[in-house]
Amino acid sequence: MSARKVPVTIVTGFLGAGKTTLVRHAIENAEGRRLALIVNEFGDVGVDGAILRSCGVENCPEENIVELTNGCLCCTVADDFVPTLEALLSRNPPPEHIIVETSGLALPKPLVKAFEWPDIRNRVTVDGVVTVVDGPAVKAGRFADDPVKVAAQRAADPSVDHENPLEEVYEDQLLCADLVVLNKTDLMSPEEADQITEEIRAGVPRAIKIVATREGRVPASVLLGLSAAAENDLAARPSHHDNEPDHDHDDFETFIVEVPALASPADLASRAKAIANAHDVLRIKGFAAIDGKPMRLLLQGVGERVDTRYERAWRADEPRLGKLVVIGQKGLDRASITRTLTGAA
Ligand SMILES: Nc1nc2c(ncn2[C@@H]2O[C@H](COP(=O)(O)OP(=O)(O)OP(=O)(O)O)[C@@H](O)[C@H]2O)c(=O)[nH]1
Repeated sequence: MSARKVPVTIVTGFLGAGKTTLVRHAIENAEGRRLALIVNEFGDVGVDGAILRSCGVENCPEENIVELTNGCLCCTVADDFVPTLEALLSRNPPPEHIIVETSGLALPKPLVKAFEWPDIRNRVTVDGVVTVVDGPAVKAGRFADDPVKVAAQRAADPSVDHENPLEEVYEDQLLCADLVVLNKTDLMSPEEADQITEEIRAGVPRAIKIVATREGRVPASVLLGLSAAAENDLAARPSHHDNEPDHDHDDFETFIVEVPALASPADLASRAKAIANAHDVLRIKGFAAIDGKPMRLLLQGVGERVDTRYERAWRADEPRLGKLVVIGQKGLDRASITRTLTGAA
């Protein structure tokens, strides 16, 4: 008789929607489940891994948290994801539940498809795809075309391709979901949250659960145990890329800026805000050193919203050099962004 399959929850959602915040809440409130995490993000700065490891929860020890930084999971399934999953399953004792946090640009469907692979399909099942939605970003129209701009572009050049890459990623993530978490309700009115909920419901062609919350506060009993077996249900999860054998992320780019010690957290935050105002940057995050401070500063920027907080002391063997990941649509002025962040003339 085959052993019970280990359930895997895939947490997806656009850049900065609150995936890591939700996963952290889940491991801190896992009600005794032995968990493992696979965390995928851009660049080897390791922000998400650091936030999750610092939970120090007994049921999710550091060795059960694996970071994959070598590209988007949906493109590196065979090379990185499946071997990592197999390694976690061979732990003694094996995890009771695995959570996979994708990068913000990942398309969930190719990842769910990986669970059809013969090597793993008898041992794991996709318990559910959880899509975290950045409510204020939806409210601000970040994923929708600006009709005036599109009309102007069409008038100037009728052959222009109007596919909106942000909208495509956002929709693909919603169309694959078993549970949608409408996050950041503190930055929306209840009426706005209701309206976005209705829009999401209208855009997804099957019944899914939608919960509105802040800081990813979804009870483990809701998040884990959806029993969706999503890998058997791929046809019900349409994608913009269904007719393409391969997809790429050519519409986006990401790079890392090394930042020398700065004068104050406010100095760094104002540089990051200046970049958000002047460039089409979707996400900036990473660590920085502040003159005379023994602690490492964490910077989180989502659009124009920038937060900083001290995270932990620099280790003795660590160079006190800041590293920030910058992500945006293709065409970023890297030189100008780097100058603003580093303070170089
Ligand atoms: N105001 C507010 N901020 C939030 C909420 N949830 C998360 N954040 C903040 O939003 C920022 C991004 O949160 P993350 O959890 O790192 O988002 P993510 O989806 O994991 O980001 P990526 O992995 O880079 O795509 C952080 O500064 C969080 O503290 C919320 O409900 N309200």
